[in-house]
Amino acid sequence: MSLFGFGKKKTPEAPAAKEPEQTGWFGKLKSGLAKSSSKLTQGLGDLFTKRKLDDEALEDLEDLLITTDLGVATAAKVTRHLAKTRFGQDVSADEIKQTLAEEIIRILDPVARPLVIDPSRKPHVVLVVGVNGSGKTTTIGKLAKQNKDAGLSVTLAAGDTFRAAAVEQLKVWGQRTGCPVISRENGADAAGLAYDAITESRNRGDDLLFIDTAGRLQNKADLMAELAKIVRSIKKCDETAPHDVLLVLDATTGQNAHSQVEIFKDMVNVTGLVLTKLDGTARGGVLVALAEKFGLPVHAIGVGEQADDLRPFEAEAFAKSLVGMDS
Ligand SMILES: Nc1nc2c(ncn2[C@@H]2O[C@H](COP(=O)(O)OP(=O)(O)OP(=O)(O)O)[C@@H](O)[C@H]2O)c(=O)[nH]1
Repeated sequence: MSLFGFGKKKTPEAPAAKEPEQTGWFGKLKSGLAKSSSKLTQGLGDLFTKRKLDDEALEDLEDLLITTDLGVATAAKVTRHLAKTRFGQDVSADEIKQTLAEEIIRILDPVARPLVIDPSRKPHVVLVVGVNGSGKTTTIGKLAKQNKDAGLSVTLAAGDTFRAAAVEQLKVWGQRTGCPVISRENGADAAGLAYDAITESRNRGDDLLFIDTAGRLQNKADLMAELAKIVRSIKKCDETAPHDVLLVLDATTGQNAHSQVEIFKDMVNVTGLVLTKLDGTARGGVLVALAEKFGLPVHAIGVGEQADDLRPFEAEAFAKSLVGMDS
């Protein structure tokens, strides 16, 4: 099996008696998003069993879509489109799913952009921000593994100098992936660490450096000052860096993710998003609402804790999984 689990297709002769377990990334994505899609599928099934698309049905549909965190704008667009094309006709839940998936793909296509590492930068510096527990360290570990496996030399910097456990966790990923980890004693200056990390990484001729950060939102002013200081310090070493600033968001927080984007955008120049824990939530629709509202690139999504559970974000696969369609 390849690293990303592609290529495990079921043969045409496979017995159809039992629902075959879907394999590969699409299967994983689909089962990861099962909580989100089953909420929607069940709701659509309840609404559209032999029902004409009248005003009341459209209103019910719009309400249902809003409860799945897709966002008011998306909900309105889908219902408007259906009102224009199918008003007064019988519609099935599957037809609604199809329209919904098409609308979601239209919204997500422009933001689905993989993280591109520029090999001419030595190192390409990726600063990773987000509130505590959103999945920053795990995401760094997963991205480190994938890039290391692709042949790049990768270093990790433990910029959350306040939490010993966070540093330890990054070290575990370092051991697991064979990537050096740069860390300092508890409470050390994170900006100083970032500076040293770039210097060390550059001296080694690394391709890629990930810098983890603390995400204590309890004191926004302190966090803002710390992140600004880290960025200033990085720029002293390399004025073109950081080349990417990834904001990691925990999808289980639902609508709260909107305010996190706003807060972090005020603090640093966020260049892209990673949505984690889509496997643990019925609120996966929030990604669509975020895309519509902010238009920030979505680089990757996480549907589990293993290295392979983080993948480049693809609009079509996500949309179909979210609405519970087959590939
Ligand atoms: N189910 C699931 N769990 C995840 C995913 N991504 C991260 N986690 C888990 O979420 C928890 C928090 O992740 P961390 O990577 O420690 O988050 P962090 O933002 O670095 O948090 P701090 O270290 O507190 O700053 C860990 O138990 C991870 O294993 C995901 O995509 N799915």
